[in-house]
Amino acid sequence: MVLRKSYLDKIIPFIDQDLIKVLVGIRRCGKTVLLGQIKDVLLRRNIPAQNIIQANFESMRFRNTRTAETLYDYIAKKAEGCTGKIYILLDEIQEVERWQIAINSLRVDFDCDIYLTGSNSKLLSGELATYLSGRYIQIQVFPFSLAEAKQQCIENGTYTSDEKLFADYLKYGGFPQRFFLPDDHSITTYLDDLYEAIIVRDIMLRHNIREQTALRNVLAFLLDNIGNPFSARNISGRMVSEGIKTTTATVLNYVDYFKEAFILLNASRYDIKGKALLSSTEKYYAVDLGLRNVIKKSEKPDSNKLYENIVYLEMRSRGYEVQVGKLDDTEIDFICYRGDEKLYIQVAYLITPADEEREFGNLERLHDNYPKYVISGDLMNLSRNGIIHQNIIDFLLNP
Ligand SMILES: Nc1ncnc2c1ncn2[C@@H]1O[C@H](COP(=O)(O)OP(=O)(O)OP(=O)(O)O)[C@@H](O)[C@H]1O
Repeated sequence: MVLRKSYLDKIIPFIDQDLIKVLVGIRRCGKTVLLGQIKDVLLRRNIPAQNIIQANFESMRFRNTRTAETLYDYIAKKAEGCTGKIYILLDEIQEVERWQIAINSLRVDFDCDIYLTGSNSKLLSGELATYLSGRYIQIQVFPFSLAEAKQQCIENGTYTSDEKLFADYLKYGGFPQRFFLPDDHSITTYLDDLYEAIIVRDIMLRHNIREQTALRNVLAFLLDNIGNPFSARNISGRMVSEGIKTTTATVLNYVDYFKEAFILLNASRYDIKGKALLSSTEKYYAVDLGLRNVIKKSEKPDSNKLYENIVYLEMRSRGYEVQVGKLDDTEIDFICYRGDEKLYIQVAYLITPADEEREFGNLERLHDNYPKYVISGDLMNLSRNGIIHQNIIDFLLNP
């Protein structure tokens, strides 16, 4: 089992602080296992096991605990007889109606520290979220990074080389469970089933969508076009010309649903000279390349885009906020922010002499002292003028 150290490092400083810890992320990315790892940290601190109260609302065991009142009563009963602080760990909290009210009451009535997981990005928005506003920290969890995938493969005895690991990760992505499946066919079936579960349970049922052709086509289109500028109008026009009924407004709604279920992640574009966000021209990336590869339709080779997507994901899992930079009529692939840190990244599959000027030249036009990287599949080091050139595998495996 991979210890999700980078996430634990973010959570541990908040243990015993009066802030609810909320882990969000796509289904099956490992939130429950991470919650178990938090529990282990608590146990190592000699917290009595009976003071740790856990529930997973996806389980039938809790089918009668799906409202604010029943949740509150369940925890209150478990807390009877505990001395000292109680630790409440609740999985898939979105399954409980008006859970925000119960959580807020528990916070007020008990000496407690609360950890929640959910696979919906709107978990903490909407009217009921005001009960908790300012009282939580949210940590987004992603499928395994390449470094975590390597750890798992070493543990499983399947690791042979970084190059093979990377090729496999480009194809099948980082959902933890897939590293335990025996062959390509089982991995593809697993990812297909996961896709169906997200489309049907997290999107169609939640948003009461009956007609799924347009929904599936919009997602496939966006995943075929990761990292390209997005236009809902173009997509709806295209669908209509293919005989699929939809409208621009519907496409925009669907994109929101994909973001809500964490299949798609977005990067806003930032005008570096004008110092303004260009929020109407976002780009989209897939949360996992394995999932993307089973959904996409196009067979076009797209290594450039896959590399861009992987670097985007890596930076997001390292906790950076990521934007796409616009510099006059050229583009800086990513501007990444984390606290006071800022860095710029250009990504390329392979840098031909013709590309070199563009990849490095764009960064050379930025006259500030923040670190600047060009990341590509090349083995030769082309670093110049303070711009660091790094091989993509080295970059991903050496955080
Ligand atoms: N850190 C890890 N090391 C090894 N395997 C893991 C790890 N995290 C998750 N897994 C594997 O992936 C599977 C899915 O993980 P988990 O149930 O934690 O995901 P989840 O995000 O809670 O899913 P859901 O949202 O569907 O409840 C687990 O059953 C386990 O097999």
